[in-house]
Amino acid sequence: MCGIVGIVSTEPVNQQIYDSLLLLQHRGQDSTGIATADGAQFHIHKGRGQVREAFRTRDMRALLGTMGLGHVRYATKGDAANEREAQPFYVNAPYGIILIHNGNLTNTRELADDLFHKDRRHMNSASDTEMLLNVLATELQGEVSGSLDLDPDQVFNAVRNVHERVEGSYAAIAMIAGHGLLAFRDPYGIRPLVLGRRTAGLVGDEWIVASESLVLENGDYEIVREIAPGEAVFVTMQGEMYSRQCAANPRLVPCSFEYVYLARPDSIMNGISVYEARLRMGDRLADTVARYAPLGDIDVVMPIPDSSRPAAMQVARKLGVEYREGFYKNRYVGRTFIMPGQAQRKKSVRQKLNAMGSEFKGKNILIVDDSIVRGTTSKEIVEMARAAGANKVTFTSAAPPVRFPHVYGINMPTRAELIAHGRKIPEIAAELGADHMIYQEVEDLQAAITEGTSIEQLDLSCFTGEYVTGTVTEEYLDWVERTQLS
Ligand SMILES: O=P(O)(O)OC[C@H]1O[C@H](OP(=O)(O)OP(=O)(O)O)[C@H](O)[C@@H]1O
Ligand SMILES: NC(=O)CC[C@H](N)C(=O)O
Ligand SMILES: [Mg+2]
Repeated sequence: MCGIVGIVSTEPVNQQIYDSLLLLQHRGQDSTGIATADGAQFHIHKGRGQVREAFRTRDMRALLGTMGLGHVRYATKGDAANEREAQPFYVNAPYGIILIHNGNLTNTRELADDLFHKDRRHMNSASDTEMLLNVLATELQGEVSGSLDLDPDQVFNAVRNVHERVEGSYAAIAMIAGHGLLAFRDPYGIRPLVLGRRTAGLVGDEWIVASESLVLENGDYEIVREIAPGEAVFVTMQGEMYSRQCAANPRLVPCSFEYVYLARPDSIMNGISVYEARLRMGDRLADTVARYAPLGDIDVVMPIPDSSRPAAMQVARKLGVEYREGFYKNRYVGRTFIMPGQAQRKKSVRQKLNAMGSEFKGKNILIVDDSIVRGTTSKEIVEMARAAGANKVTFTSAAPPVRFPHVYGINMPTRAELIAHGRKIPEIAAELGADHMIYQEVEDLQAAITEGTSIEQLDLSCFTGEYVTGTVTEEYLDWVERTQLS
């Protein structure tokens, strides 16, 4: 997923970008970077780890200028630990472009070939973002050759061509040196991007684009709208905003996993409150639990902090069972699912969560998590609950079984690592050591997210195996399994 933000202001933007990245930290912990534009001069600083680790005061001081962008990375392509793949990426022609990206491209084999053989461009990393930037640069070069001026229409034509060449998911923000800030979203709007404005007295408007609305709210920006699927927005350095639909057949198919786990609950995404969607997931899960005959008595409902809390609260309320917090969370350990490497994830679950004996002894516990992916968390949790003296442990998930790879910006690329792949639900329960196992139904998840909106389709590929972009074939998934991150 990754978190992205871009700002065109009338004042220095370094601190605002930094603060925005802190608010987006839950979207990526591998590395981070900020770039600013001081006139036509770019300044960049990137570093490994979280925002607080990567920027020192002197790095911040060097980030001069009134236009800028920032990124927190959760790697889906290339190497999470490789600083060369930290974003933003830079190319020096045309004009000088710096780009950040949330998403994952699915035709990188073809792109690598075309960029090398046709466009004569050199990729210096395994990052798909470097490819996206180079496709944009090539297309912009084609539009502007012969003139030094840059017209927003030329930028939009270049984005239209990017849509033709690139497949997969991308919400991207780019700065074009001396000209302005460009933001665009793939034709299905799989990954989020929201536009905001703040009126800066007599000096004009300030503009912001970010992955999540909470960043706008926090900076006192008015939410203008979501950038539409396939749309591009260009804001000049003087604060004039232009926009155009650049895709031939745009259609909103947002990623359901944002609502399940990725996004912060206080964000509103595609007009849907993430928190309320999670409450509705809890409501519907409670109905499924109530239908499950062999369950018997439940003494307490318990969340696995943090992300499952809203759903667990609703499950308890609807079932009329007491809600208790039996797991204490160490706030100094980050999100475990988005850490690179299984060994680190496993170790961190133990460091992060601890069971409080008094809440478990002799009780029948219904545990709610937002999702079960590799089973790293749930396996440890069941063990902890048993060790703390629980009688029966029922494990429930507010999302359906994750049985297929997610290829649009969440790192779950191989089928073998998914605990639900090729297993029936009782087999998963046995694998986790739980007495019972209950999952949300796919239709219920879809309804919980889209209720009250006009959204007709969601990307539910990791639950259904149906991919909205054409290039995701069996052959592609096999290739991803052989070559990607674990
Ligand atoms: O089955 P798994 O592979 O373990 O993945 C699923 C778990 O990972 C996430 O928690 P995480 O600790 O990342 O973040 P949270 O604190 O927001 O719940 C998610 O909320 C589940 O608990
Ligand atoms: N999660 C993301 O959005 C990742 C962006 C990009 N694919 C990378 O690996 O850096
Ligand atoms: Mg969790």
